[in-house]
Amino acid sequence: MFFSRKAKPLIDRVAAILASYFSIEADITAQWCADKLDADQAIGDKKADNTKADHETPSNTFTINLPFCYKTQQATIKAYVLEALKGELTEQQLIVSQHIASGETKNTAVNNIKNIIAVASGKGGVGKSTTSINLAFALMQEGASVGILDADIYGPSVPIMLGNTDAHPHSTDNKHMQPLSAHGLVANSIGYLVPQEDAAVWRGPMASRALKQLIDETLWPVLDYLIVDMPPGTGDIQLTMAQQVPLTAAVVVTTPQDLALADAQKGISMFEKVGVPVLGLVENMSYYQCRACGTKDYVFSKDGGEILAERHGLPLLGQLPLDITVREHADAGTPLLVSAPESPLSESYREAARALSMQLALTVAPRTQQSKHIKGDPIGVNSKL
Ligand SMILES: Nc1ncnc2c1ncn2[C@@H]1O[C@H](COP(=O)(O)OP(=O)(O)OP(=O)(O)O)[C@@H](O)[C@H]1O
Repeated sequence: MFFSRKAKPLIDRVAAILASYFSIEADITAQWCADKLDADQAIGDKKADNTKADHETPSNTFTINLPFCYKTQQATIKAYVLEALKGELTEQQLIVSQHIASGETKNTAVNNIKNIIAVASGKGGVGKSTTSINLAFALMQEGASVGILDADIYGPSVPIMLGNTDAHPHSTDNKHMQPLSAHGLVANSIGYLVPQEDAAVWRGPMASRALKQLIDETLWPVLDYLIVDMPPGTGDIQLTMAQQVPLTAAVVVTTPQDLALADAQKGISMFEKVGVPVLGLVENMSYYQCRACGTKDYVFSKDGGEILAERHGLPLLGQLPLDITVREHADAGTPLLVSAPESPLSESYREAARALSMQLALTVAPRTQQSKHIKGDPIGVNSKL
């Protein structure tokens, strides 16, 4: 009965310590704390999701169960809490773990996929696909199971960035596809299925139907996050896709330039219109840092993403530099975060991924509806369109 008398106050104190660490409300952080001797009090909305972790926890321990992915920071969080508790818990007694819950969706959710996140941009060429793939790997490195769906029907670039352009998904029943896997990331793309020239001439309904098939007919493993690299723009096609896919949330990528920001604003409005919460903005190509002297040049203007985010009351999830290595890794099909995980650039993506994951956990309600796999028509994207 190690904690029996102190359990409540300890939970409250750890919650307050976490609140100060993350700079957020204490009453939310209280939900993340559980004392093994009082495991049923894993308080709040995430209770059901926490149950598994609680049962696996050894006795006489105190568990912090984060509802977002923060794996690379767990040791730091643990040290921070232990230090703040001034010896009240030993290192062995404090466990920091994470369990990502399924977020609510407007449309019936897809079985196996806890959260589908659209990465969109109002304007082409701002680095949406590059950001999507790097965020996907960053989320993985933060401990999440992640897939990527290349919905950029008119310019699928996921196969290039993963270095597997000649690969094709297999099917054993001619109805469902096994997604491809590259460096642990599961992926599917129209680029694996049809020659680009074919997809490039599809009209809106064909494109959105193809996307729906890719979601419904891919045998996704259990995923915490499926990142959907959307086609650029905010036209009818994007709107239909945003409505058809059971999206949990969206992220909008922009450069700091006025022109891109005006389009990013349209992107935010589009998701608002279809009731998909926007988690925040990612500003790409924020600056160029000279390798020789370290000077930062704001090639595409400065602070644009921050101003737009403020205007919409959204967080700026990340600011990524214009850097030749980002482009080189994308072109070579050697993902940056896999090839150079320790680089400051990779850390910038992980920082954005942590912010994204945390924002989703804090702002999107946990799923209450039963998820159902909606089986579409058999595969045959080409012949049917
Ligand atoms: N931060 C960056 N630093 C350097 N190059 C970048 C960066 N982000 C993207 N790029 C490069 O810019 C080009 C466009 O990027 P990407 O294809 O990701 O943009 P997109 O918004 O998805 O484009 P599209 O509108 O065609 O879908 C690519 O050559 C990519 O390698």
